[in-house]
Amino acid sequence: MNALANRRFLKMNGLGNEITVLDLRGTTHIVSETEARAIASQERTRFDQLMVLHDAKAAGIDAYVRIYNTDGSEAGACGNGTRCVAWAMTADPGMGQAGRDGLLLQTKAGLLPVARLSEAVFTVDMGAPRLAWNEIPLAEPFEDTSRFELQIGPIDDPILHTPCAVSMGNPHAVFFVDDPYRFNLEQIGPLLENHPIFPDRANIGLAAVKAPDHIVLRVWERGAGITRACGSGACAALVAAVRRELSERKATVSLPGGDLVIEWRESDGHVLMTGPAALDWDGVLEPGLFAAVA
Ligand SMILES: N[C@H](CCC[C@H](N)C(=O)O)C(=O)O
Repeated sequence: MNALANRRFLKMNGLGNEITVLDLRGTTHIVSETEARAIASQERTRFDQLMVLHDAKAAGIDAYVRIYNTDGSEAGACGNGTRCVAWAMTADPGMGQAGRDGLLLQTKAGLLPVARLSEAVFTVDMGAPRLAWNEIPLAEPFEDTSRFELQIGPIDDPILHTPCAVSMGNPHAVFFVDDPYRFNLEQIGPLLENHPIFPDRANIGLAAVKAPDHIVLRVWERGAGITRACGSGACAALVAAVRRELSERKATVSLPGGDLVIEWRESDGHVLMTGPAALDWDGVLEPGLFAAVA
């Protein structure tokens, strides 16, 4: 029997970004790409991102979290998913940290201190943005990634040739446009996600700066497609807007699913993301899910 059969899952969302949470602490099982895709394929357990909790290696860290996209690929960061994990750990008695106001989580991208502001609102310190071309990464050296050019054959809109590249532990290309909703993101998203300039692919943001403290954003996510919200994408858009001198260091980012407050803190260069998390339902993984998985 697959190690995941009959394990409990929480189906959650962060501003409509669909998140499934699995707690594998106390086990040694690592979810495979095919297992992640099998879980994504079922209506009850479907996700934009799957957040899997593992035992952390060092004391003081509450969990190490692996992050999977719908296509089974792993990601280094997931802002909305991190808030959902924090909700699960502090609100769910079975998860062991019930009632705690603060947590320290870790992903591939690094340590993520989380503060609980209320039962369902959290601030995540997403760390400092990575801005060097080889940290994002990009396939060739660009002095200033806030002003680099893309050559994209089938796309003739010049605005879509000059993104700002930022990593929050996962690669983002942010395009500043007049109206994010006038673009056919279903069509251009995959072209840009898979552009050869992004050796690890990229999350694609279309951002409009409406005021120095207000950004409207839509995201085509690497490995997941268009989502209702993208926390790391909101962080990347704020950092890109500050670098382009389009916004203040703290702004509301309005996504299709709702608003996040993002601050690129002056004192330490860390990006803070504040927003809600919600539980939709919970259940157990049907053994039949993994029948076709080795
Ligand atoms: N929805 C997530 C982003 C997941 C990023 C993932 N698509 C990737 O980097 O591959 C968020 O709230 O930050």
